[in-house]
Amino acid sequence: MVSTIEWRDSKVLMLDQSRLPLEVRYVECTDYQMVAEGIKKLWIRGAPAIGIAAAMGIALGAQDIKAGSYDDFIERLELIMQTMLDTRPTAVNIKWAVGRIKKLLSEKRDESIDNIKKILIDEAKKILEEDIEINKAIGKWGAEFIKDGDTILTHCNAGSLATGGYGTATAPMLIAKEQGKRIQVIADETRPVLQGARLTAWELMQAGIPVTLITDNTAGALMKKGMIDLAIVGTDRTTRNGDVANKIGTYTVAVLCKEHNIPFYVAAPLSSIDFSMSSGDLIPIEERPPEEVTTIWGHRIAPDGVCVINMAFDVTPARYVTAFFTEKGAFRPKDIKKIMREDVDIESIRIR
Ligand SMILES: CSC[C@H]1O[C@H](OP(=O)(O)O)[C@H](O)[C@@H]1O
Repeated sequence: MVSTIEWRDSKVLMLDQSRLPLEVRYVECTDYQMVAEGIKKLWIRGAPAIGIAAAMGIALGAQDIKAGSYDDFIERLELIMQTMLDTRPTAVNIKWAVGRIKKLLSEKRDESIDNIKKILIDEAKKILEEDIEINKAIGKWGAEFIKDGDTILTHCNAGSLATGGYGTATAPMLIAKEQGKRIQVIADETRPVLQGARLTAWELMQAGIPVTLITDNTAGALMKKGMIDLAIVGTDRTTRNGDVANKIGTYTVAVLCKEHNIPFYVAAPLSSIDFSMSSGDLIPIEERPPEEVTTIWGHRIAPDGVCVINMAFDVTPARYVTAFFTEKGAFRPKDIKKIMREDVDIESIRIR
């Protein structure tokens, strides 16, 4: 499996996912503006992955700051942080990464500027390394809900390429396979930019997991035929009441699952849960360029000048979610708000 992103020779190396699966090409980001461009243009995408990219972009930008004092340094660094926050509004992971870095910096007021610059690099690398371990934990908990012989529907790409590695929605699939369970995956192509067709199918084939690609509007018919046993998707931002912002079309899958009594699971690292937000109605939904809908890789497929709605995400209400797979375990939507509380016995709300 290729790496999504890494810090190499004082630069940020990111796989250009917009060209996959036809071309494996890396972009060497030499400044934070290039990292921000990569997030906006979906060279790197996926909630955890863009959180990692933001942390690396902030560390990269920090190296060029010439500041006479800690306060001066922080003031200049905050402009870089805002650039990262302004790239894509829906995934909470960039806000999460910025918050983590700000907390770290608040504890380093007595460090030299040069040391702080090194600390930022180390923290960005740490966020990447931790992400992979978090995903493996999600996989362990989620695999308990997968039986031998199951067919799993997934939407968009919440795989290794959407993270630092291993994926969130794909992690339970990978672990289930390692456990010897004979599973197969049905992957929605996921219009408009086809993360399912281009990325999920590519990843799962490399992982040796049988995968069948379908158009998004095929999922309901397969459910009606009894061909889907469960669905697992990722999340860009889950609010504390259990509402889920995820790739456009996820809400459709969730409603269809409810109609057909098919379990609908959301793989949600804590970095993608916004405990400060009470409801999914408050999540900003990214609108992307109309060309993503009217063209495919530069080939026009719709009349010039046609009106377009291109919402990159939708929000699935908590009532459609069977359970969340997090690194702390599997939980029902009603218990999401409790998982960070120290007065709650986590075992009492975990489901198996
Ligand atoms: C593991 S989060 C992946 C999440 O991000 C995707 O959106 P995008 O490709 O636009 O970044 C999609 O919502 C996935 O579920």
